[in-house]
Amino acid sequence: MTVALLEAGPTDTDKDVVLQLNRWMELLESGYDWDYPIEEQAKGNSFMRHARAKVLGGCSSHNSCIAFWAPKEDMDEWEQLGAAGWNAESTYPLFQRLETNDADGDHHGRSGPVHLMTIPPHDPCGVALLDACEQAGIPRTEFNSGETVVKGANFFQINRQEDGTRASSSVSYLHPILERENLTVLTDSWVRKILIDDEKRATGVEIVANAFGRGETITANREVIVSAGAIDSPKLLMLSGIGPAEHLAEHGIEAVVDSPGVGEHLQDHPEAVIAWDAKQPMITEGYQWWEIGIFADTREGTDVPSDKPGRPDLMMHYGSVPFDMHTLRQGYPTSDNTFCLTPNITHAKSRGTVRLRSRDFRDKPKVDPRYFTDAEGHDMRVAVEGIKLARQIVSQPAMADWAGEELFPGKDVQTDEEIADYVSRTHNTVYHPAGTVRMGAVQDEMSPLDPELRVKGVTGLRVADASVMPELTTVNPNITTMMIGERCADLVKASR
Ligand SMILES: Cc1cc2nc3c(=O)[nH]c(=O)nc-3n(C[C@H](O)[C@H](O)[C@H](O)COP(=O)(O)OP(=O)(O)OC[C@H]3O[C@@H](n4cnc5c(N)ncnc54)[C@H](O)[C@@H]3O)c2cc1C
Repeated sequence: MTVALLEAGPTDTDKDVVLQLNRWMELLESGYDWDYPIEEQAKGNSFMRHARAKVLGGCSSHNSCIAFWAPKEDMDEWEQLGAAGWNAESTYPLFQRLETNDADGDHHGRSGPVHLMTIPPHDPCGVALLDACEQAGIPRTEFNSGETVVKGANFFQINRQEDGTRASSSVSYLHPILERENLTVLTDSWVRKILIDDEKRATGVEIVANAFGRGETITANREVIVSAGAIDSPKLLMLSGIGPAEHLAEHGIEAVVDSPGVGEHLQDHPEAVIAWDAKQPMITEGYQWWEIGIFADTREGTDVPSDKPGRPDLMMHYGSVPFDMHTLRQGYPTSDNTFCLTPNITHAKSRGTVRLRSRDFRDKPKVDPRYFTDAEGHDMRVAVEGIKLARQIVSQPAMADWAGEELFPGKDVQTDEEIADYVSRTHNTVYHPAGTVRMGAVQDEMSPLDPELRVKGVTGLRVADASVMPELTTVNPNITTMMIGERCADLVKASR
């Protein structure tokens, strides 16, 4: 079998800013970022942008490499939602297969391509924060132990090699095999259309790989696999005639397959931010600056029912660097020596869309996450509780030597309404869009893919990336996305 891998961006092999994990924040809104604006939000922050990497390895080449196995409950839920065969029992061996992990535990992989390491407790403010979590009733806990953490905190595991190189999908899977004779990697090759013949079989793609915009055809003998991510995969399918027929018609595109679920179900982890001036100097050397996670369930002790049993509804990242990208313009004070907590909603109920702006492949699609629009108000309730819990943690004695003035939202923002107003104007995203080309039961017309990742209504075409998730994972999704890649490889091999 021969494989051609097409990537719109450049190679990562010679780029220190991409390869060195602790430089990841330099890549936001850089030339390596597709940098998608979002549509005007009724209840959220319309200034927000969705970073999406345009470089070999995709977002795994510019993310912060926080590495989580998905909770077993998430995987079992995928199967319940119609993705037969994607339960925990069948997917956990794939998580094991993909990793070489430095943590204890028989379940961990020791010889997989992706290196996972545990961040040591090197940051004194972070250590004080974990002590404060304990004082607030949130114990230090082990991540990726095989047990889902509903209430607990610690330094993260990250996918990083010992020398500081990110263990991206490119570094882990591609770099070791670039010389293989049956692999051709074509970078700077932007796919503008999937070619589908009269028998509805995907026969290849049209790419633009030059400055003068002339297209070329790459033919696929066996199949085409789309891994353009949760924003660009639905876009490419729609440009190729696979999507909601009415929407395609608006742009003069003839529907090859009327698939109403393409570009639907956009899910994300929206995150709020709360920051303090630090009383002591913060670290100047970091692994990736966002090194601690805190999980909690805001329904604990209440009668609010959970539809995600066994999983937390709130997660926070701790950042040891200034994070004022949405607060400064709103007039909040800032500081160069600061730390923050970013409560995110692990199972946000708001659902958005990805739609074409035009039939021109160069136009950025319309990304409308519809943040905080769920009818129950679940998403904002969790965000508000998150800000309150962050305050409770940082007010513990263990943080007394670190926590100075609260910079934002600040002491004047106290009631739930005031916090909600602040969150809606200043929230960001953890950059985890997913679900826009979801897999599901064969008869479910809102799931464009069957459980073998095949696009329904066409032969020879699969999708394998975060867009296929029936439901976004509780945790950061990159390792789960790699697991989807592992599974896809098995499915392709089995279909030979
Ligand atoms: C800033 C940031 C930080 C993050 N931090 C973390 C983290 O710490 N931990 C974690 O678990 N997750 C993190 N994530 C999320 C994680 O990186 C993504 O969920 C994951 O990379 C998604 O992979 P994907 O294959 O779906 O798509 P992507 O990673 O987006 O890859 C898509 C690739 O396809 C290419 N492409 C798109 N369209 C075309 C086209 N038409 N032709 C050719 N090529 C095309 C793109 O250039 C890109 O290389 C972060 C994401 C971002 C943006």
